Amino acid sequence: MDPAPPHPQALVELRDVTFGYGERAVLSGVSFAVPRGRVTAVMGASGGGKTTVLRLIGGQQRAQQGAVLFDGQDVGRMDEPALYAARRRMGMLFQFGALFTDLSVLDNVAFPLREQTDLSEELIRDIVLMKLDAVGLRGARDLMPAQISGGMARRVALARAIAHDPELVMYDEPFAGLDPISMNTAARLIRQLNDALGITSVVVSHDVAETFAIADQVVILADGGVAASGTPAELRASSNALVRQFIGATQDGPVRFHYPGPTVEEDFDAEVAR
Ligand SMILES: Nc1ncnc2c1ncn2[C@@H]1O[C@H](COP(=O)(O)OP(=O)(O)OP(=O)(O)O)[C@@H](O)[C@H]1O
Repeated sequence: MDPAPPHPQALVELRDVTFGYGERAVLSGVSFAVPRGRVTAVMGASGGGKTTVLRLIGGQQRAQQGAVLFDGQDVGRMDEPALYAARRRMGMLFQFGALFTDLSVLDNVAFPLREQTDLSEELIRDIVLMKLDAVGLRGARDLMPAQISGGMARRVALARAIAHDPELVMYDEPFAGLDPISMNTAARLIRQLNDALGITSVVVSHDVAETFAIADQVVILADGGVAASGTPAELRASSNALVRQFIGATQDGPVRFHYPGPTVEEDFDAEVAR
């Protein structure tokens, strides 16, 4: 049987994806589509496989079963040149996207362009200033990372992630460690850049308020699968216990708090028996 054609509006599609690190199963039969031009949030309990989803999309890991389609092509089956070509169409902003401390703001954003393109210095400078303008930091171009705040550093990292005009930008915990005002700025910026630049965004986050405020759709991962998905409004109205637990951020509910391992009894009996 021929595989089903790619979802027409999806830039990324996970189809029945199963993945584990060695013995540790992380994702099992995960399917969802990331529509073009939209902000999709991937949420769920810690250790639920959110970052792993980003790695599968970026081809840093390959699905053991199922397919991860990027613009209709299975990332897991790409050879190296195809994978590099696909990655050039993606921007990634990983947790605390570190800046090079010995390079100015301008040189940080210019770095991937100097590494990956043959563009003239003049053109690179114009592109960098445009990207810095988009994140409100054109005036900070000559500052060093030590001279800017954490929130500004995150925006510089964002400018760097969009320097090469990616079609897809993936954010891993973009709000982690930010104060509420910077968090709000970062969230609005993700939305604005998505809409102004016509990109597609995937945001992995724990932060329900900020993420629900900017996402078009939210996918909640739990127990290796998609526990729920929908618009923020649909999820807020959901009577599903897991969704309610997640939105209310209560510890009691279907999502387990403990990283899987031996039971308390097993561990402590073992201690006593020694
Ligand atoms: N390189 C690796 N080798 C082995 N196990 C890993 C590796 N990376 C992640 N894991 C395990 O896979 C599971 C999923 O990890 P992942 O980072 O995708 O979760 P997450 O949902 O992003 O978690 P968090 O919200 O805490 O960042 C975790 O149990 C983690 O310990």
